Amino acid sequence: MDFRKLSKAIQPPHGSGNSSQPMSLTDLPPKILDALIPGYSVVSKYALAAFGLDVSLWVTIVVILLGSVKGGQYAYGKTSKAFRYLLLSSVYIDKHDDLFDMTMDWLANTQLSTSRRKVTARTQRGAKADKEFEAVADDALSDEGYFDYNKWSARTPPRYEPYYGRHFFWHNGRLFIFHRSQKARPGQSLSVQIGKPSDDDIIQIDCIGRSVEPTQGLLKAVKAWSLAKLRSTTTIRHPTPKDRARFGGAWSKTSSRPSRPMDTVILDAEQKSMIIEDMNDYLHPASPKWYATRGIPYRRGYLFHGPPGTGKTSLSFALAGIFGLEIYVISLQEPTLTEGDLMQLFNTLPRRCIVLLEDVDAAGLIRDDKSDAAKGDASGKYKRRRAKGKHETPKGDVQEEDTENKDGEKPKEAEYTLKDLARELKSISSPKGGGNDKRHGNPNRQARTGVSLSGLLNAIDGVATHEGRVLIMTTNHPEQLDSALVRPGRVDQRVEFNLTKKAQIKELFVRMYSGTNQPSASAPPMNGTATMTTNSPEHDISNEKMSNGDPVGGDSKQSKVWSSDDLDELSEEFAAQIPDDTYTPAEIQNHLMRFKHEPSTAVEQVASWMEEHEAEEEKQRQLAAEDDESEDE
Ligand SMILES: Nc1ncnc2c1ncn2[C@@H]1O[C@H](COP(=O)(O)OP(=O)(O)OP(=O)(O)O)[C@@H](O)[C@H]1O
Repeated sequence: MDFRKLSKAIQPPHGSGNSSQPMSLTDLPPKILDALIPGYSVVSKYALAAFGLDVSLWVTIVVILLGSVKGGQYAYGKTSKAFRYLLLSSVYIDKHDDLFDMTMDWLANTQLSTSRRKVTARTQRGAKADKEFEAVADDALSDEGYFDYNKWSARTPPRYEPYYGRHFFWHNGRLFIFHRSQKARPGQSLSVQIGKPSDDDIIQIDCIGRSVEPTQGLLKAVKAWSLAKLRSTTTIRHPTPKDRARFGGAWSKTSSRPSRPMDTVILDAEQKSMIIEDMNDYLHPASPKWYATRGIPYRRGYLFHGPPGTGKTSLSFALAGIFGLEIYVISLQEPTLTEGDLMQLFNTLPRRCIVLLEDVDAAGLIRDDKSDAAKGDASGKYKRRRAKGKHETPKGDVQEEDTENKDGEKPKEAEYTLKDLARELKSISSPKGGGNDKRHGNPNRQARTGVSLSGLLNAIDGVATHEGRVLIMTTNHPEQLDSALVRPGRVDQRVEFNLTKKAQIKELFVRMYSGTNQPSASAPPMNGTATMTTNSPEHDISNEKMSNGDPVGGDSKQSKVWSSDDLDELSEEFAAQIPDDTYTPAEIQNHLMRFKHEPSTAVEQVASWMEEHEAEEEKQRQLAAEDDESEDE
């Protein structure tokens, strides 16, 4: 609007007798502009006089343009809202739902072509990427012929996902609109938040029509596509760290790894098939009804017990692989875990899954009297393990710590506290498996846990929402567990894991070397491997490289695969040298890993390995004894 012209046009002609009237309405705009932009009238007069530039004309144009844009935006917003309301149906997927990642993955793999203008590039990591880019490993060797991880990851292309905003795609002849955004938080505008991916992301999928059926069909296809990809992997979840938990679920996916084949877990065949049958029966779709009609809570619990490194965790993962279940791992040793958290974790489990409660003995659980009474156990039938007034001896026995000694005197408080503190400090600093009883872990250890036994029992028994889960508790000290924790109903089957016997040693050997090539006649002889005592597989590999002169593991210079007869013979020879019930499968595996491609050398070196092992154990025992002595002093 040209205020100047408008003002002139409306102004009464000169001499009409109204010159003494106060300022008319048409005088207002320049006055307003003057008020808003100090000196406007001076500048506009000067611009008109000096350059012939009519400032008010430009003001008019800008105002009209702004008005049109705003009006257009408003009209677009209203129309698209009405369009969406009348013609589109929408499905929303929250970041914390599995479908979020599935949908992003599906879009990244099937819908996103390079012609898209806005995508998020992500570095691919983890087992999935490793598997996918195994093939380019040969192109990632350093000049010396070693596998160069940097080179390899540089060759791994990023994954492209839809960026925030709208993307259109077709599926089964229908047009879908994918919209990724962030949930608006109070007091924040959406534009402020859009940027890096966050826990508040949400996906909206629109399709034309007033029914969500086509989108449901789409999501079904996405799920089927994802599950087909996941079939050979096991998903592992852990409690969400507390600072992130408020944004979403109590559980976070920590990794997805290739499922462990059951035959890689060396265990008594009968025991193995017993547990597989039992779980299979429990997980059958007809089972919930069977349990319900008999009034039995639909839950199954297992206790895997035995020395560290005998396969308790391995069997749990293999079972998850067989039954296509996800694993939910809870460590009661987590110092910040409270009973409330534990309850929430159990209450948010999916209908079918494996809950792995590791090292239940290490939790230092306290059975409190109040809750015993509440649970009808007021008879004191269950022994307290770490209740006030009791402590464990260094051997792990529970002793009464009377408040009065035999003579009726109060114990010297300072003396007790210092000793107790020393013991506790030792147990905290001592790693799993350390201490006096190396085979069974340190019985003195008392983890800091915010969970009492009754809290754990409440969580395990919980409400009906987590019926259908499989609970696996693992422990190195079954004898130390409170009988309430392992009573039938909470633990339905116990599986014992033992140190290896000849048959297991042979099986471990054959499994390690089946498919391995024999060294070719030209390969240099083995040397220098016997002195290695490290536990690290990386170290093993390099040593082996030195030993056979092949920097990438030896296979390139090898020819024939070891036949099963040869391996049987070697395994027999190997097992004959190792006494029964002395080593864990993990220890045997560790020795075999030092000679990954050299079964005959593994046999040759086993005697010296046992000597080294014995010397190392002796050293540990001496250190532990010295520790005990200094502690007593
Ligand atoms: N019975 C077994 N069969 C095959 N491999 C085994 C067996 N036991 C142990 N291993 C190997 O030893 C390593 C440790 O095993 P795992 O973690 O299952 O032991 P664990 O009994 O759960 O130990 P912990 O009590 O310390 O948790 C793994 O690499 C696994 O492959």
